[in-house]
Amino acid sequence: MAKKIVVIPGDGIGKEITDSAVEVLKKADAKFGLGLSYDYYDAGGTAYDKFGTPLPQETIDAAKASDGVLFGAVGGDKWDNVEPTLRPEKAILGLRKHLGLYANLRPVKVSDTLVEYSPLKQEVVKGVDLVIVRELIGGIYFGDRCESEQKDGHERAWDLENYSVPEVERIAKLAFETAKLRRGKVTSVDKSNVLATSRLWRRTVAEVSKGYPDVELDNLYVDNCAMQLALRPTQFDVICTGNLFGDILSDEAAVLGGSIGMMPSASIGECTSLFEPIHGSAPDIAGQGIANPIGTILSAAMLLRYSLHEEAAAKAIEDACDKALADGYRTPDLWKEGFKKANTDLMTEVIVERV
Ligand SMILES: NC(=O)c1ccc[n+]([C@@H]2O[C@H](COP(=O)([O-])OP(=O)(O)OC[C@H]3O[C@@H](n4cnc5c(N)ncnc54)[C@H](O)[C@@H]3O)[C@@H](O)[C@H]2O)c1
Ligand SMILES: CC(C)[C@H](C(=O)O)[C@@H](O)C(=O)O
Ligand SMILES: [Mg+2]
Repeated sequence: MAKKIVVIPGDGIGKEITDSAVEVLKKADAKFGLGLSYDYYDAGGTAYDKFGTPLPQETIDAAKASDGVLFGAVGGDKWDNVEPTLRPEKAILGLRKHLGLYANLRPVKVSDTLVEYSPLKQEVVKGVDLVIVRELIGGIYFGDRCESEQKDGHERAWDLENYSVPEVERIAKLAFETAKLRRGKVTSVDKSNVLATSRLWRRTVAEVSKGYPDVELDNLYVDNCAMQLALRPTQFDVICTGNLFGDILSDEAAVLGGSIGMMPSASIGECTSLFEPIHGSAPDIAGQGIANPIGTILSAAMLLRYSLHEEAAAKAIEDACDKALADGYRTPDLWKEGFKKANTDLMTEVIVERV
């Protein structure tokens, strides 16, 4: 029976990068006999323009019924003045919530080929291999908020951060399980010197850690963690943190590998999982055919590994990306003198050839 992949390109560079990843999946399918089928659905600003909503019900239903979702990116200046509940970003937030995707795994691995692209010193980034386990459907992203109210003669707005013990327990367990399969260290990141939610977070993670005596637990405040990521990133194995801190720290960590265009992610939870690069719709380069497709291609590899248990095909795709880079191909975000210039199509082609 065909394995149904729902592809949601979204906005901006979303179509360019998902087209590229599907090309690579098709090659892996031809080689490994995966039996994949692809159904395309709208979300984001594109869906808002067509249907008046960024997340049509049929997109949610199809995602739920699929074997895995490949998501591009949503958003763009065009929709900046849309009513807040209808913003394109609501599409990805809604999908995460509807699918119960409580955990977002964001691996950051700096291959030797790319060490020199980091703006940091080579000795700082060499060997970086960490994964951020970000809580994805709680915290300040999903708390009550007020866009505007009058108080004491002034306009104000507010967003409420909240976490419950079960919400922290399930993400902490996943972080410890992930660390068990890696180098056995979890760094829990919070702001417990200030925030009540962070104190509950730290207490709960410490309780969960008792079930994992072989995994080391370290706690860091988020401001220090941001600095340590730039100072000594090789100290990290698994970083476990809340929704907002995870969002910010993962864009920072992306710099270690030279470009955010390289970074994949897997969002997992109660039913179907969703796979997307960590970057956005990159309106500044959209439509030019120059986006780095590797973050999305590596997300597709994660889909094969986690949702379809096709390890050999996933590994072949990851190796093909490494090989294309080792052979000197670079999209503009990574290009410098002496390397082969590749646009999105050429990068896709050389990766497809190497699968
Ligand atoms: N999951 C998502 O759909 C998602 C994630 C992040 C941001 N967004 C949305 O995307 C829009 C743009 O946000 P932003 O500009 O802050 O962040 P962004 O990640 O889209 O872009 C930041 C910078 O990185 C570059 N970049 C990103 N992806 C790249 C790639 N694949 N190849 C080469 N360069 C790449 C961009 O050109 C830009 O200079 C906003 O509407 C934002 O809300 C969506
Ligand atoms: C688009 C936005 C809602 C999203 C987030 O903040 O989670 C993005 O920045 C990400 O990292 O996936
Ligand atoms: Mg982000």
